[in-house]
This record gives sequence, structure tokens and C-alpha cells, in this order.
Amino acid sequence: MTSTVSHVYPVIWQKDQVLLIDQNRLPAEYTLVEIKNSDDMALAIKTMIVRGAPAIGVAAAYGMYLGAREIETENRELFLTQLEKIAEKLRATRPTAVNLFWAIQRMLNTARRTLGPVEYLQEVLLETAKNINLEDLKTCQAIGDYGLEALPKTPEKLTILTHCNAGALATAGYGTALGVVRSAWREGRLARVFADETRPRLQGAKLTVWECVQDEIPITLITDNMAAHCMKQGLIHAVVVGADRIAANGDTANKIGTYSVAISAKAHNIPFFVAAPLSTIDFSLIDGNQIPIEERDPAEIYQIGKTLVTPEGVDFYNPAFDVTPANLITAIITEFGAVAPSELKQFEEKQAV
Ligand SMILES: CSC[C@H]1O[C@H](OP(=O)(O)O)[C@H](O)[C@@H]1O
Repeated sequence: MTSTVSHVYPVIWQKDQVLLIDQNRLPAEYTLVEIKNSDDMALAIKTMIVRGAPAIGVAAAYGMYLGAREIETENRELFLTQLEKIAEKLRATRPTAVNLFWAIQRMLNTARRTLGPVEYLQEVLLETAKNINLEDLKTCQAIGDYGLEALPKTPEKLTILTHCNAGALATAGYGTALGVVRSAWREGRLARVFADETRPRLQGAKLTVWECVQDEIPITLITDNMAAHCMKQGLIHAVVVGADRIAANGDTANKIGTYSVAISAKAHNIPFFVAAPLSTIDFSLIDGNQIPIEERDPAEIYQIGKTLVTPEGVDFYNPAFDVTPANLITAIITEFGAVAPSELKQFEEKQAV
């Protein structure tokens, strides 16, 4: 099957700079931010101008190249030492999405494996970042098509619930969870998407809705606390979400609230799918207990725009992710096929680093 290519690309290399869709301004404004150096790329990742595990990996890869071209030496060893400092700066931006660390390591490995003058290493690093970008786009299209095969075979068209945004905006394009949605829509298998708004940053309400409206895919927005009720009403045929880090046993870290959705899906016998590339799997972790969970600014909870939703002076807890245990996951949809969580190990040697 060929896939339609999404027209939304959150990270674009143009001439001698990176253009990022400013995802903090969507859906009100479609704004491109020019990134010319590694400091600005690090800030863009930290402040979520670019967000979503695969998109963060692509952005970090370009951030490594932007940093490499800032290094003014022809001495190879000094260049590699300075490049490691660029890597440290980018690693410090966000802790959970393993794609960030995977992409940085792939860029470092490429530099170390490449012989020749520093100028040539810099050229190779740019080509590697471009390859990571293009590979992820093709990966998402494959995930979309394998996901279509994995979805329930029902006479009626499907209604799929998703959480947060695992769409074109969260990847190099096309999306992982929304990649499955796009492939199902293309093949006439989809009736509608139900999107959780996804407090506190509202990626579902702001980004998933925006993407579906752009593609004219029917979408219903619900608040996070409505998901179980919709399942009980028989409105949902399947759940498909993205991932930020998957442990070797299939335990999956994803946006906060995913675990609750998975528990509700299990209680209603609704299949729960995780859609993610191999670059999101951390084979070094035996289970999800070791996945670092990012905690973000409490203001994300108590402030919506300029409106305070609660009195100040109280305590807040703002974990940006939670971990869904493998036993709640029906299948993990990768670019090499949909497998049970326990079957991931077969892909370890395919992970390109
Ligand atoms: C395609 S993976 C997208 C994944 O990333 C999101 O997190 P964030 O918006 O904080 O970068 C969320 O967990 C999505 O499922």
C-alpha cells in the first residue's frame, strides 16, 4: 500500500537554517521559527516550540549539526570533544523522550566513525540529520499502514480515541498514532477520531484537532475525564496513542493520562495500541520503572492563557508523562509490524544507532 504524505512537517531544513513550526502558537497562528544555532535549538526543544518524541529527535539531530558548524577548529580530537559538549546541552533539554538521546548518539557515532578533515565531518553530520528526518517520515507511513492492518476488522467504520498529539507535528510528518488514523481514513476504514484534550498543555485540543481539521478527518474533542464514559457508551472501537519511551518489556511512557485511558480500555475490552518507531524503544531498560518522568512548571496546571484556574499558594505536582504497563497494551505498532509487547526484543538489532 502506498501512503498519502501529510502536508505538515514540523522540522524543515532550508538553505542554512532549520525552520520549526511554533507549536505553542497553534492553532491560533501558524508561525515558523528560524533556528540558526544549537543554543536556539536547545531552547526550542525545552520550551516545546517543537515537541513529540520523534520530532524532538529530528530537531536534536539538526541541533547537533548546527553545533558542529559552530566549532572552529581543524583538529579532529578537539572537534569531537567540543561536539560532546553540544550533545550534553541538547540532552539536558527534556528527559523522557528517548528519541532525543537516540538521535544525539547516532550523530556522535557518525562523527566518530567518519574519517577525514573536520569540514568533511560537518558535511556528513548535515546529511545524517537530513537522513534521520526523511527516515522518520517513511517510518511513520509504514507505522500507519501496519497499524491499519492491526485495527479491529468490523463491518462498520471505526471510531478511534487518541490521547495528546502523536501526529505529523510530533514526528517528521504523517504521525504515529495519527499515522494509523490517516491510513485508516485513506482506506475508508475510519468514521471518526475522538481526541482527549490532554490537560495541562492541551496538545489534543490544540494540535490533534488542528491536524484533523487540516485533513478534513471527522473529529470529536472530549475532556480527559470523559474517555471512560465514551467507552462505556460503546462510542470507541479502538485506542491508538504515541509513545515517548518504551522499555524492553513493552512498558510505555507517554503523555500523562495515557495510563488512565489504558485502564479504561482494558475494563471495556477495547484494544489499546501504542504506535511508535524503533527509535522510541529503550532496550537498555528491562521495564518501565526506570523511565525518567519529566516534571514541568506548575504554571501549566494553574494557568490557562492569562486565566488562573486555582488560587496560588497551594502545592502542585505536574508529571508530564506516565507509564502504561505492557499487560494493558494490545500491540505495539512499529515500522516493522505490529507485535505483542513481549515480542519487541526481535527488533533490537534493527535499531540504527
Ligand atoms: C509521536 S510521540 C508524541 C508524544 O510526545 C508527546 O509529548 P510532548 O508533547 O510533551 O512532547 C506525547 O507524549 C505524545 O504521545
